[in-house]
Amino acid sequence: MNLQQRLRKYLIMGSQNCQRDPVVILEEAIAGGITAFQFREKGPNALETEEKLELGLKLRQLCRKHHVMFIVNDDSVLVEPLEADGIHVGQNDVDVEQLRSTFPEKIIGLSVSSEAEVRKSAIDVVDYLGAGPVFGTSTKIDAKAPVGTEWITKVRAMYPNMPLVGIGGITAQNSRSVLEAGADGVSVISAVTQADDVSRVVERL
Ligand SMILES: Cc1ncc(COP(=O)(O)OP(=O)(O)O)c(N)n1
Ligand SMILES: Cc1nc(C(=O)O)sc1CCOP(=O)(O)O
Ligand SMILES: [Mg+2]
Repeated sequence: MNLQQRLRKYLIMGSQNCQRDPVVILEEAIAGGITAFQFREKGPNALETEEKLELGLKLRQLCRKHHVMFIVNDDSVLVEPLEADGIHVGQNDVDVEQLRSTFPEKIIGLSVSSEAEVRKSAIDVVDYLGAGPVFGTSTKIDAKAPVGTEWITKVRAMYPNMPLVGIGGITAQNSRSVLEAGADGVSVISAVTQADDVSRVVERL
């Protein structure tokens, strides 16, 4: 599987997104067919330090067992202990050129929400882009205004061969429009973590 294929169904999650055991939710999502997972333990009620590492290790182990790509959000210190396949950062996180020199072999993902952000980013050192928020989201407190599927189409036109995922407010009902706009995959938090039937929602994405 190449990176485009591995990004097709990308679950992002931390314990703060779950009303049930995150390990069980990840198991169900893997059964439904996720191809990538991002450990994003962040925001109100998120675990810290040892507890964060402990949960990360459990989720990492599950991903390894099922050959699901495992990415860490923001926290470069966790990349080695969790033996992550890579790291995802945004515009206000660690600089991607610095990350590339620290992790020459890891997958690096970068968020882009506007042309200005694209212009100031070292796109050539990253492996994939996360574009959004495509739709309105209440999961990320500091999310920017929705950019619509038009932004996916624009990024695809700028970078025809760059692996690209949409993020923000994506559900089983609207995921097709994100893919049709040019994304290789969809990244989803609440539509999966809050679902009554997690594996069924993942199947439908
Ligand atoms: C796949 C993907 N795309 C975008 C983001 C958002 O990253 P960022 O802007 O750094 O915001 P936080 O997730 O750190 O709050 C992402 N995590 N994953
Ligand atoms: C983590 C994150 N990043 C975003 C961005 O636009 O960069 S939107 C977002 C939250 C996505 O959660 P949900 O699938 O529940 O809307
Ligand atoms: Mg970030």
